[in-house]
Amino acid sequence: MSTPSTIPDLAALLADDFDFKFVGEGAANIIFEIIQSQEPDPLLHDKLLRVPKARAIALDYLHVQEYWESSVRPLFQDGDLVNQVLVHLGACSAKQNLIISRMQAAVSSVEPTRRKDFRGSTVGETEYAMLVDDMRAARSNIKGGGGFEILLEFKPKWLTQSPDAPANAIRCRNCAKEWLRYHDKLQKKLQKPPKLQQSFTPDDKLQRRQTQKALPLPVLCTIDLLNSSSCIKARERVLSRLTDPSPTSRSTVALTNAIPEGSRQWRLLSRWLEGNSLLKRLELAQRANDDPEHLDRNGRGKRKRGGCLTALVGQENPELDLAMTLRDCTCFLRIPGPPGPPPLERAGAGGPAEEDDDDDDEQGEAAATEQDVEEESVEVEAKLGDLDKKNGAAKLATWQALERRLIDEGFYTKRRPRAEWTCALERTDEDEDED
Ligand SMILES: O=P(O)(O)O[C@@H]1[C@@H](OP(=O)(O)O)[C@H](OP(=O)(O)O)[C@H](O)[C@H](OP(=O)(O)O)[C@H]1OP(=O)(O)O
Ligand SMILES: Nc1ncnc2c1ncn2[C@@H]1O[C@H](COP(=O)(O)OP(=O)(O)OP(=O)(O)O)[C@@H](O)[C@H]1O
Repeated sequence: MSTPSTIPDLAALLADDFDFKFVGEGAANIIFEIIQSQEPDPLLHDKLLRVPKARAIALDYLHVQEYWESSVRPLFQDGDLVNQVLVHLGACSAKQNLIISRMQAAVSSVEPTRRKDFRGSTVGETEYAMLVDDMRAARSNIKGGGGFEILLEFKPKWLTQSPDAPANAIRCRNCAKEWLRYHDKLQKKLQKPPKLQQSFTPDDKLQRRQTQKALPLPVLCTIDLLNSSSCIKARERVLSRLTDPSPTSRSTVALTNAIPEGSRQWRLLSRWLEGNSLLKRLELAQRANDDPEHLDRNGRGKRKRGGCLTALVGQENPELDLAMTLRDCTCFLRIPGPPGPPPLERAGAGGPAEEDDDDDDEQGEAAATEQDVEEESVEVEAKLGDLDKKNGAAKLATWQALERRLIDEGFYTKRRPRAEWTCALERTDEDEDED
């Protein structure tokens, strides 16, 4: 367990010519690559630096790390999680001040490209930062055959239904939330006050239709995700969603490169969806914490319905906080590239080459048959990250208000004419082909 006295000092690990490159951000944290001209200290090797944003609601990193080590890590197997260790930032020495100002400069340099609702947010005044395994796609991957990896990230949220959902729900918690988000966006675009009761019979149907078409529908049904191991149709739906590179306004699914249907990387992903046990472990952990008293260690037992709506504001709700923590994580998948030397080296270009435009790649693809994939020991590398303790005391009222809206405004239960997607719960057995 990290104690403040054993936590290394980042300033001492960095060479004098250090700098930072912005890698990504979420609502609560910013992630940087550490740039140095010389060989990094072994502690920094293949690591990214994660720092909290200035945001009152987040818990401090010492607390977050202690929780991750004591409550989250024991639920998983070795290799399941993106490893994280704390480093000391402090704010006393000139070098420590330089660290903060260079991070901030790296953020400012990408300001116009940041997600709209994240613009203006800054690095927090924090004593600690985190070193996390760098999950970005490697330029080439020797173990996987030398080709370009693809990084795919998605949030495996709510793998089982919310305990607060109505018994007649036709949507899982994830699809219900996505529909609410879609509904709110549509209302905003139409510049009308949100009135769900009227939203299916609008006065101006044409305007509504056009606006609907313009909105992206990036729905990953997480029940389908879990069913991907046993149901081909569910797997196909998930594959089509995960491999769609079309830009979305949110980061629920992100892909470094397109994955063409039937390509070797597509087949590797399909094989991972079918055979992985990571999502099952995550689902069990999410579910067990909905009602720990009534479930045994394998998640079996009588289930009492008790989600955030039965939790009391002002009281400790440790199981709910853990369940919510386990629902808001990111799954990183590193998918090995096609066999052979990286296309860049053959083309002599300076940036990642598009697989589709490369004749050699097409030949490589043709040579890599389904059987090749089966026989190779090439594996998708999958890890869960961003398992930060939720500040339940500060968030419970928001969770409850959201759950109430989902229930009261019919997002779980109301049928949608001409629905652009259907949730796994809405489909009948006849719709599906079990393996
Ligand atoms: O409320 P949700 O289900 O939309 O989840 C929030 C996430 O939205 P998402 O649906 O993943 O785009 C949201 O993600 P984004 O900001 O949308 O990237 C946060 O992760 C938020 O957690 P926190 O406020 O940082 O502790 C998440 O809030 P929690 O509900 O996990 O507290
Ligand atoms: N270990 C990693 N390797 C590669 N990229 C990463 C890593 N960790 C984070 N990122 C990138 O940075 C983004 C934001 O990171 P992270 O999920 O930790 O932020 P957050 O504020 O906790 O997010 P949220 O809004 O979901 O709470 C990720 O979506 C991902 O693109």
